[in-house]
Amino acid sequence: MSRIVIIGGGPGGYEAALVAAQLDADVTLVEAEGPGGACVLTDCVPSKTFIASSEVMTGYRHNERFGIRSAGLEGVSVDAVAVNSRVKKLALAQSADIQAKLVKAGVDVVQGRAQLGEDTLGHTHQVLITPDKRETSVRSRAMAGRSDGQAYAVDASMVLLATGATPRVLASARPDGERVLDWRQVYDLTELPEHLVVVGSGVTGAEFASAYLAMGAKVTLVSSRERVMPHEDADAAMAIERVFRERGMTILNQSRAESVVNTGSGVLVTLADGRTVAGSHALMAVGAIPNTAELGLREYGVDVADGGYVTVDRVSRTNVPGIYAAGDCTGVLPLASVAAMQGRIAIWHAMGEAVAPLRLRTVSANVFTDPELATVGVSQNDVDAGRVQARQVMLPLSGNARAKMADLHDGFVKLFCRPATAQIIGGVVVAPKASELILPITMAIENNLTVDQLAHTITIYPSLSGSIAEAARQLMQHELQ
Ligand SMILES: Cc1cc2nc3c(=O)[nH]c(=O)nc-3n(C[C@H](O)[C@H](O)[C@H](O)COP(=O)(O)OP(=O)(O)OC[C@H]3O[C@@H](n4cnc5c(N)ncnc54)[C@H](O)[C@@H]3O)c2cc1C
Ligand SMILES: NC(=O)c1ccc[n+]([C@@H]2O[C@H](COP(=O)([O-])OP(=O)(O)OC[C@H]3O[C@@H](n4cnc5c(N)ncnc54)[C@H](O)[C@@H]3O)[C@@H](O)[C@H]2O)c1
Repeated sequence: MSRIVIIGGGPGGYEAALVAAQLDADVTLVEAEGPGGACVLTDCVPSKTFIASSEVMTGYRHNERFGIRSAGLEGVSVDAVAVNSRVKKLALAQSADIQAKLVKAGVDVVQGRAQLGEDTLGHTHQVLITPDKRETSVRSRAMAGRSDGQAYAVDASMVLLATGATPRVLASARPDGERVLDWRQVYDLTELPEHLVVVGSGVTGAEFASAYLAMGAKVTLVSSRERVMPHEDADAAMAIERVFRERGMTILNQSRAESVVNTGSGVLVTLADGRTVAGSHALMAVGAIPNTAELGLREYGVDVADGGYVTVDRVSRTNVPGIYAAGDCTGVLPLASVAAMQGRIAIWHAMGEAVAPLRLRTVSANVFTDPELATVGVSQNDVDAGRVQARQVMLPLSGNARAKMADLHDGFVKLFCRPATAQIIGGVVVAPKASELILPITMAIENNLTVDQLAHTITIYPSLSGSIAEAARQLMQHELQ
C-alpha cells in the first residue's frame, strides 16, 4: 500500500488527499491551521463571503432608476461585526465540512506542522511532524506512540508539499491588526473603516477596494503601476478602473507606498515621491510569499526557485523522486482551482494512474470586483506581442437587451479565435457574474469549438450570454470578408 504524507491542507493538499484515499493509499494530511487551509479560512472563501455582503449593499443603490422609490441608503447601515462574524462562521463551517469529508474518506488528518526529515537517500522519505497541542488524530498518535505535542517522524513513499503562501510584509508598513491590516486581519474589525487606503492594486487589492467601496467606505487605492490589475486584460482593467472612479474611489496610479504608519487615530501612507495619504485604516495587498522556508527543502536537495517557490514540472514533480508539490508554494498560477488540479495530478502520477500534465490553456480565472472580470485562454498581451496569431472582437454589453433592462452600462465580451480555422482560443468577460458567464467560452476552448459552432448555439433571450454568441457571430462575419 502507498504511504502518502501531505503537508498543507488547502485545496492543493486536501483535494490530493481525497484522490489518494479513493485509490486506497494510506494518507496522512498535516495542516497547521485547519482543513481547507488559508484558502478556506483566511483568503478566498472569507473574501468572497465579504463580497457577497457588499453585493447586498449594492442592491440598495440606484433603485430609483427602476421606478422603485425608497429612502435610498438612509436607514441602511453596515453592521461590521455581523458581516465579519458571518464571514468567519462560514469559513469555519466550510473547514469543518472538509474535515468531515477527509475523515470519512479515511484520511488521517493531523493538526500540526510538518517538514522533510532526514534524507534517507532511499525509496522512502521521512517527514517530521510536530502536532499541535490540540491534536486529536488518534491514528497518528497511536502510530507514533506519542500522546502529547512531541515531534515524531513518519515514513512515506510519496510526499506532497502544498503549504501555500503568506501575505508579503513591507518592513516599513508592518500590519498591526488594528489600523494597518493584511487581508487576513480585516475580519476582526468591529467597525467599517471610514477611509480605507488599499496599498497594492493587484487582484487582491482591487477586490477589497471594490467591496469596501460598495459597503460605503471611502476608498483610496494606491497603485504602483499605470493602471489597476496590471496583469489582467488592459481593456477590462481600464473599464473597471473607470467604474471605480465614477463611484468615487480615489486611485493613485504610479504611486508606490514607501511606508505606512499607525498614527493612533488613523494611518499615514507616505508614497515614494513624498506625497502622503491619510486614512482611517490601511490594507496591505502587496502580494504573497510561499511558505517554504521551514520545510527543510535545501537540506533535502529539493530545487527552490527565486522567491522561494518549489520548482515543479507539469505533473507536479520536484527534482527529488517521490517529492511532489502543488498550489501557491509552486508559484505556477495562484488559484484554488489550479492548486487542486496540481494536487490531484501529483497523486495520479505517483500512484501510476493515467494522468494528463497540467494545462493552463483552459484555466478560467475571475476577479470578484463589481463588475467582475473573467478571463480564459490566450490574452490580449499574447496577441499584441505576436506570441499568438488571432482575430478578435470586443462587444460592449450596452447593446444587450438584458443589460439594458438591468441598467448595466459597463462591461463587454471579448473573443479570440485562430485566423485560419476560427477555433476559439481565448475570451474576456467584464460583467456582473462574469464568473458564471465565462463557462461557455472555457468549454469552447476545451473542446476545440469554432466561432461558427458557438454562433449557431441558441441562447436564452434576453440574456447576457447572448452577447457571447453574438460576439462569435461577429467573428464569423469577419471571416467572410
Ligand atoms: C484574498 C484572496 C482571495 C482569493 N480568492 C480566490 C478566488 O476567488 N478564487 C481562486 O481560485 N483563488 C483565490 N485566491 C487564491 C487561493 O486562495 C490560493 O490559490 C489557494 O489558497 C492555494 O491553495 P494551496 O493549497 O496552495 O494553499 P493554501 O490554501 O494557502 O493552504 C496551505 C496550508 O498549508 C498550511 N501550512 C503551511 N506550512 C505548513 C507546514 N509546515 N505544516 C503544516 N501545514 C502547513 C498553511 O497554514 C495553509 O493553511 C485568493 C487568494 C487571496 C489572497
Ligand atoms: N479572485 C481570485 O481568483 C483571486 C483573488 C485574489 C488573489 N488571487 C491570486 O493571488 C495572486 C496574487 O494577487 P495579489 O493581488 O495578492 O498580489 P500581486 O502580486 O498580483 O499584486 C500586488 C500588487 O502590489 C503592488 N505593490 C507592491 N509593493 C507596493 C507598494 N509598496 N506600493 C504600492 N503597490 C505595491 C505590486 O506592484 C502588485 O501590482 C493573483 O495573481 C491571483 O492568482 C486570486
